[in-house]
Amino acid sequence: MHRTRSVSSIFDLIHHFESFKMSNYTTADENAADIALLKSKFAFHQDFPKKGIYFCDVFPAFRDPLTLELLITHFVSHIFNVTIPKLAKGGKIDTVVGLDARGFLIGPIIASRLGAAFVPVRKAGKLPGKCAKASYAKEYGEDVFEIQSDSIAKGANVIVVDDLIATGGSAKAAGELVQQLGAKTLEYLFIVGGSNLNGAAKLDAPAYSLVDIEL
Ligand SMILES: O=P(O)(O)OC[C@H]1O[C@H](OP(=O)(O)OP(=O)(O)O)[C@H](O)[C@@H]1O
Ligand SMILES: Nc1ncnc2[nH]cnc12
Repeated sequence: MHRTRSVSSIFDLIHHFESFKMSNYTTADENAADIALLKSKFAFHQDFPKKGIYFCDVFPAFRDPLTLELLITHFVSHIFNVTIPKLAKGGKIDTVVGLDARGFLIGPIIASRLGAAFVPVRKAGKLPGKCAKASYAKEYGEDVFEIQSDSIAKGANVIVVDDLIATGGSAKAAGELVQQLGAKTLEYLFIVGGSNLNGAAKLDAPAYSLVDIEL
């Protein structure tokens, strides 16, 4: 009984997501309203984690399941309507790379809806096995990222996702790791883009953010 119901709901879901390929999810007005709602859910903290940083906390948006669904739906709609049509006919996204740690909140959900793999980029020392490494500077510190060397096939089409781009140092390092593995980053996607910090200029592919905020 349960099995029948869950299979039919999976088919319904697939049908629902297939429809993204045919039409945009929202009109411009609906889109603006969704983005305003999303923005209203973020919390802002001056001087966290260091003096001079205006910290945008996206976690409150995850407390409301409808806001989370809206956020994921907008990403998936953008990917089906803008990212995938730029590929050669029949092209697809093979892998969604998410950045430690807040990129892990959205990466696996987006990957699941695209039928793609999810691969984490983690801070150094967290991943077992052979890893590629890249050091980087971000808005409030320096760090080293790693990716498992066998996690992405050469030539794979990749998108990189994270909660936020500020200076772009973290996303750039993730792109370097994708390159080291011989794969191609098609696009970088963020919930929040720091509109005053010009992080996207550092990247080797276009950046898309749902909400632009001065940080
Ligand atoms: O554009 P940048 O200046 O590089 O900054 C952006 C990065 O900073 C934050 O991560 P953080 O390293 O604080 O890790 P966390 O997700 O574990 O909190 C954020 O989640 C991005 O990954
Ligand atoms: N201002 C900021 N708010 C939240 N996360 C960040 N990561 C880097 N800069 C940030």
